[in-house]
Amino acid sequence: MGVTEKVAQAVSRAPMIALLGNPNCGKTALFNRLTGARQKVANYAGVTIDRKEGHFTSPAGHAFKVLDLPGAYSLKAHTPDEEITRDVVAGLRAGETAPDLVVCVVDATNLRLNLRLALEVQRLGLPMILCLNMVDVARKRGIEIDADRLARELGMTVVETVAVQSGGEKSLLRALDELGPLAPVKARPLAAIDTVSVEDTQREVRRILSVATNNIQGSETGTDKIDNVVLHPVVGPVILAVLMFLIFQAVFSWAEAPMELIEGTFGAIGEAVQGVMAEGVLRSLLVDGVIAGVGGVIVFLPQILILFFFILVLEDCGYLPRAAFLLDRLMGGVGLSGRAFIPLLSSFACAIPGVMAARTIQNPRDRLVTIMIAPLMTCSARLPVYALLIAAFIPDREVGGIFNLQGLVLFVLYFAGIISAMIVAWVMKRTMGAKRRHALMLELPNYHVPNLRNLAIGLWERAKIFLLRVGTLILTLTILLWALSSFPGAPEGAIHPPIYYSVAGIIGRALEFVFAPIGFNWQICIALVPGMAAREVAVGALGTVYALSQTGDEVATALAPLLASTWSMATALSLLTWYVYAPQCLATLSVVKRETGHTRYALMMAGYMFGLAYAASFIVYQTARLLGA
Ligand SMILES: Nc1nc2c(ncn2[C@@H]2O[C@H](COP(=O)(O)OP(=O)(O)OP(=O)(O)O)[C@@H](O)[C@H]2O)c(=O)[nH]1
Ligand SMILES: [Mg+2]
Repeated sequence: MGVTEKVAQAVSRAPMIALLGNPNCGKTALFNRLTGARQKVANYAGVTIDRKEGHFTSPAGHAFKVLDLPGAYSLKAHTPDEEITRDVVAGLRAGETAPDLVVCVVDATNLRLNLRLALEVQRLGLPMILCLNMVDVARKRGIEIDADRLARELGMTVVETVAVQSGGEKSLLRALDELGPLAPVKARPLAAIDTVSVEDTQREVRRILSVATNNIQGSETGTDKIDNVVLHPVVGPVILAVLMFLIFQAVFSWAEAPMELIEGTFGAIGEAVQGVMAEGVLRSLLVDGVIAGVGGVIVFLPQILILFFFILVLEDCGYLPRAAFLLDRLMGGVGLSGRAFIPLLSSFACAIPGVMAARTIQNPRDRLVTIMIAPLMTCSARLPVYALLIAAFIPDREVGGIFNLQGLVLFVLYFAGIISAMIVAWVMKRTMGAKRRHALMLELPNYHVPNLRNLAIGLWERAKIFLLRVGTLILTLTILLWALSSFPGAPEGAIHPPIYYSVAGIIGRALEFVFAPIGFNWQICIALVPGMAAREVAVGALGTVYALSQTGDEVATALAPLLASTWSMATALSLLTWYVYAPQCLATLSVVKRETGHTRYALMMAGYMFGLAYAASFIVYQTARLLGA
C-alpha cells in the first residue's frame, strides 16, 4: 500500500469533528490553522455559508476529519446557512451521521451571547470540547476567564485558543490527544432538546459567568470610540463616500505602472514571435489569438488586485457591517434589509458568491430580490471591459483639481449599477406585495488591524482565480474565436479583411442587424457571443477580432488606441452601458437556478437584464449621437 493510500485509509476511519459556534467567532480561522486550508476568513458575521471538510493529524499521530460550518446563533435555524449547521450537528443530513465530537468555538470577549449556543448544543448529548477563542483580545480588555472552573460548570473540556496566531491551536490539539478513542454516540433528536426556554438558558449563562469570570463586559473600548465617528449620522456617510471614491481613483492611478509593464512585455513577445515565425496559420494563432486575446485580458490583473486589496482590508478590519448599518436606511427605502448588504458587496467580486451569500437572509422574498439584483453589482469581470473602454475614450485629465476623470467615470459606472439595483429591487418588492420591514439585526464586530498574512493569502487567491480563468476559459474561448474568425478565409477579390468573410464574421454581421440601433458594429457583435460565457472574454475577443482585422504586419496588442480611432464615442458609451446591465455570464444564471431551485428565476433574470441593457444602451447611444458624440 502506498503512502497516499495509507493516509486516505486513515482519514476515512478518522473521527469527525464539527466546528460549531456563533458567527464571526473564528471557526474558519481555526479550521485553516488545523488543516492548512485557506478558507475565507473575514471580520463580519456570515462569511462561511456552507460546510467544508478537511483533515489533520494530531501531534500524537491521530488522524481527524474536521468540518467548518456556517455560524449559528441557535440550533433553531432561521436562515438556510443556519439550517446546514443544524442538520450537520444533529446528523440530519442524508447519508451522514452526527459528528463524533463537537468543538464549540466561542468568542471569549462575548461569552454572554456565545455560551447560549454551547448550552443548547450540549443537550444533544454528543462528546464536546469548548474552545475559548480570541483569548488574546479578551486578555487585552481585562476579561478574566477561569477555564478550569468553566470546565467544571459545563462538565466538558475547555481549552483556550488564538486562531490567528501560529501555535494558537496547540491546546486544542493536546485536548484531542488526551481524549482517547471516541465511542460512537447517537445525537438526541432536536425535538427532545427543545424543552428549556431561552430565558432559562440565559439565566444559566449568567450564573456560570458570575462564578467563572470576572464578569467584565465591554467598558468603552477603542471600537466604541471609532464607531462614534464612523457611525455618526452625518460624518459616517461622508467617510463612506470618500473611501469608495478613493478606491476607484487608486484603481487607475496605482495600476498605471504595472499595467504598462505587462502591456510592454506582451507587445515585445508579440513582435518577437512575429519576427521569428514565417507568416501562416500558426503565427496568426499565436499572435492574433493567444497574445492579442489573452494578453489583452491579463493586463487588468493589477487593477483587480488593487480593488481587492481595499475590499480585503475593509473586510478584515471590521468596517463592512458598519457600511451595511449606514446604508440600511437607503436599502430600507427600497424594501431591502441591511442583511442584503454583505451578499451585494460580495457581488463586487463576482455575482456567484454574492448569490450564495444571500443564504444568510431569513425572509424568502428579501432573499429572492437580493439574488435577482446581485448581478447588477459591478463584478470584477467587468473591470477589464470598463478599463479598456475608459482608457480608450476618456481623456486622462484632472477635474476640479483633485479628481481624475477616468476614475470618476469608473465610479459613475459602479454607481449606475448600484442605483439601478435599488430601483429594480423597489419595483420587484412592489410587484410582490410590499412587506413590513424588519429591524436590522447585525452584529458589529470589534475593529482590528488587518492580518497581513490573511491579506496576502486573499490577494494571492484572487490572482490565482483570475489567472486560472485566463489560462483556461478565456484562452480556450479566444482560440475558438480565433478559429471561427480565421476560416474559411477571404474569397477571391475580397475588399475586406478575411475575418469579414469568416464564420464569426457572418454571425457578427447577422447580429449587427439587431444591435445597430444601439451602435454596435459587427466586430462588437462577434465579441458579445463568447462574452456570454464570461465578461472578460469580450476584451480578449475584441483583441483577437481587431488583430485579425489588421492589414499588413502590425501587431495589435495595444487595443485601446485602435478602438479610439475606429469607434465613435457614442458606441463606446453604449457598450459601457450594455456591460452595466447585460447578464453576460452563464455561470451566474446557473447558480441562480441552483440557489432558488427554479429555472424560471434564472430566465426572469436574463430577461429583465437583457431588456434593461438594450433599453439603456439605446437611450445612451441615441442621446450621445444627438449631442454629436
Ligand atoms: N485577535 C484574534 N482574532 C481572531 C481570532 N480568531 C479569529 N479572529 C478574527 O476574527 C474574524 C472572524 O474569523 P472567522 O474565522 O472568519 O470567523 P467564523 O467563525 O468562521 O465566522 P463565520 O464564518 O461568519 O461564522 C477574522 O477577522 C479573524 O481574523 C483570535 O483568536 N484572535
Ligand atoms: Mg467561517
